[in-house]
Amino acid sequence: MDNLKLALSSVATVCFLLWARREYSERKISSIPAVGASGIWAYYTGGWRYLFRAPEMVEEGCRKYRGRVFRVPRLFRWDFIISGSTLVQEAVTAPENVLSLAAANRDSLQIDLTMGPDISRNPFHIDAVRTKVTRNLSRCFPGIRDEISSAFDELLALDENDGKLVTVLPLMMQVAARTTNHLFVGLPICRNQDYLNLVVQYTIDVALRAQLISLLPSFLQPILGPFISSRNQSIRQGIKHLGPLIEYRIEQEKQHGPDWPGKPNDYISWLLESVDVLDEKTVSALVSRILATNMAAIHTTSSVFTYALFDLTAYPTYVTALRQEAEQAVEEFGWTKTALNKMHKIDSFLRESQRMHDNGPVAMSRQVLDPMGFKFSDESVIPYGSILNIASRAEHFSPANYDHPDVFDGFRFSKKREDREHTSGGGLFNQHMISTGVDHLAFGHKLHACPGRFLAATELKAMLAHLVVHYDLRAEIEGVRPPDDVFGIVIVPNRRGKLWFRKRQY
Ligand code: HEM
Repeated sequence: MDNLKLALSSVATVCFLLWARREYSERKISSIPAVGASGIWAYYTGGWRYLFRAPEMVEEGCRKYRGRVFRVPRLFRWDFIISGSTLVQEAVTAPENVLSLAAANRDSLQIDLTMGPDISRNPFHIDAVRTKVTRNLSRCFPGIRDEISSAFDELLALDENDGKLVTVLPLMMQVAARTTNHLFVGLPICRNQDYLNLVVQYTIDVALRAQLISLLPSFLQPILGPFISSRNQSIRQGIKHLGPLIEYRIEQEKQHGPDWPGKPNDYISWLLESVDVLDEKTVSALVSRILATNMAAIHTTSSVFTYALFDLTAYPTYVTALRQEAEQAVEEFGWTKTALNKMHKIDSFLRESQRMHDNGPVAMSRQVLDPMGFKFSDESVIPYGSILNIASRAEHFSPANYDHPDVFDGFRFSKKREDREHTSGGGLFNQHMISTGVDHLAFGHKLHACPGRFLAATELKAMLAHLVVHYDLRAEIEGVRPPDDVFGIVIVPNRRGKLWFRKRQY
């Protein structure tokens, strides 16, 4: 009987302590308004609702609390969301040791288990993208252009006159994977179907398996996580394709020094130049970085391009102007990076499509690492350890940022650039596809702005110019844009959406 009493009082004490802790943390955030939940079971009822109705709940929060912080329930915690240029600017300029992108990714993608702890501990692959990839774009452009041209040619496999109805997203995934890997690992591997399947599937494996691991209690994650993660298998497959090539490069470097004669100009070489820890100069470490960079590059680029083609076929009147612009630039400069720089309308069309279509209503997650929490200028404090998101869509559709924000205006940004050129004789540099701002967050902004955006913009512009010059496109059903696919907070272009492709007839 005494034992039973002891057990009951222990349980009661634990419950009380948990309740007190919850009350204490709830009190600290009570001044921050909550959306879609109230009462003692708020986490659970609201959390389930958020799983299925996240876009509506974020929209409701942005409507009611624009320019402020609000919170949304997840199953076991609150997440915080901000909108409005002042708070966005404060978040994107906060240092990494205060608001951390790496920690947020470690949490949401279970990076240590799914991709390996070194990816966030020593991100030299990001430096290689930021510096070497960007600097080499002009020099490597002929390869990018060839790959785009042959990828469309082979994958569409069109007769001279007949059209074909094609599912767009999987096609664009292949084109983006081939083009990006032409730069990363070169021919012939960038056309090897088994390798392409690996780099496309890697992102899906990491994201899905991270979700499964997150469902486990935290003490079980390091024990069972390695069995759920497919990391070792992916690395093994990557080594099968890239191992001999990377070994050869490392050997050449050992024998002849870092600038050995005939050294290829590709991402493998740039990674070897950027690696600063000797332990990481190994085949498996480099394969892991190549997979991680593919993960950042392929699904993003193919989604943006699929959205853009759905826009082009929904508003076909843009085709003539885009075609003329591309032909004129190519006639003058050939298929070069210089020609792409002249394609302001194509640049603007893609930027507008990015403004209106995204991968969800929030982006740019950060975890608060300052033990004191993160304090905004309006005095709201987000507690240590919590996750902060930016309501990027609210900024893209805010009348404070754009005239008629709900209207697709493909030349919105090129018109501004041209107006400026006419009036002041100088260009307007914040309206380019690669320009980021608190009003345009498709590539993030400030500290962690996407370092791959220069490559992405080069590929996307070259792909769009190539398609309008060489193909006729039309919607499957005239005037109907395939609706987006929504998975909780994540939105992707319709995976079954089809378009008609035909070789250009006149
Ligand atoms: C249209 C295609 C792309 C889009 C829309 C996109 C978008 C983004 C966004 C929104 C971020 C996060 C910014 C933040 O949280 O503050 C990001 C980060 C990143 N992106 Fe991209 N990206 C694209 C293509 C690429 C490509 C092609 C590469 C690589 C070659 C790349 C590499 C990265 C890396 C390494 C980061 C992390 C940066 C950091 O941790 O500081 N991205 N990207």
